[in-house]
Amino acid sequence: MNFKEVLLVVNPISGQTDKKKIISQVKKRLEEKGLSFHQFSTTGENDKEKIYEEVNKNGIERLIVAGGDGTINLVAEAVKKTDITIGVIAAGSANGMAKNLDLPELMEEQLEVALGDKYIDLDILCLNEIICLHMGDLGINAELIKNYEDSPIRGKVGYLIQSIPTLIKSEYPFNFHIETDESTKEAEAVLLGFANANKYGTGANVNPQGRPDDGIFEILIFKKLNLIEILKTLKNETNLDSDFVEILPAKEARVTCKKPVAFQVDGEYIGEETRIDISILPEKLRIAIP
Ligand SMILES: Nc1ncnc2c1ncn2[C@@H]1O[C@H](COP(=O)(O)OP(=O)(O)OP(=O)(O)O)[C@@H](O)[C@H]1O
Repeated sequence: MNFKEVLLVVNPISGQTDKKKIISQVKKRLEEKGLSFHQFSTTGENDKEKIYEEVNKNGIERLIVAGGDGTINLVAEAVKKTDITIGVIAAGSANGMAKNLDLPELMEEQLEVALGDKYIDLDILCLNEIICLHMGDLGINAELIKNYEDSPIRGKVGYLIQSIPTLIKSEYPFNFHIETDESTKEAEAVLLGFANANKYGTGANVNPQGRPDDGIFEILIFKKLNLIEILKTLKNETNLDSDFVEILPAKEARVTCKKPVAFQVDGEYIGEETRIDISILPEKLRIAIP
């Protein structure tokens, strides 16, 4: 093990897991391994700057983040210019990043991965200046996330309850103009995805060929709502019908639409947009994997 100073960043309000238990278990495990324990709880205000300060003040060499995708993105912003390895303890409501890293289910096992030697250097997508680590999109999924965020019911049930009103209210399909470093295209879609990784937080594998560390992202043009194909993504099948989804790999792109369309990044609703500029940052994020 080539590190000693470990910082645990905890989001006290994410998901429904018991954060006190996570803190005490991480502390105990670090003591057993003779590692130094530092802890920071996010407040929802200036967390990025505060995490950056903690890292520098304590000479942090490994960072464990216990929270949802929003908390992982905060940490990524704070340490993206360093080579500190980040380990993830899935403690959000959707945990899309944990799904993409194929982390084990048990917290104790996630902790061993977080303290282990295996890692990838993850690409960092930038969508209109916002960091995206696994999946952003325009269209019906972002509308669903907005409706979910506005409703009081959390977790998977909350998403399920919002799916019907979202489908009824949505004005899909949407028309997009897509320009990549390779091609230009007009597309009609229910959902236009920007994928750094394979899966949504539901586990749906919508981008089976994508790799999160290859310097390329994929634009996913979902042409229609096809239940059978959606079920295939949920079962991790890789032979998706090209009438359902068309995939454009790119290193840089710009998407425009005449009418504003709902936009989300890594599960967080951003707003309605008519233009998205997509690039890959020169920095990578070192992240522990099983
Ligand atoms: N102490 C706090 N009080 C209120 N909000 C907080 C606090 N700490 C962090 N936040 C906010 O929590 C959000 C991030 O939550 P996160 O995405 O990690 O959890 P989640 O929404 O439960 O999970 P997921 O994204 O996996 O569905 C950010 O918007 C951040 O500003």
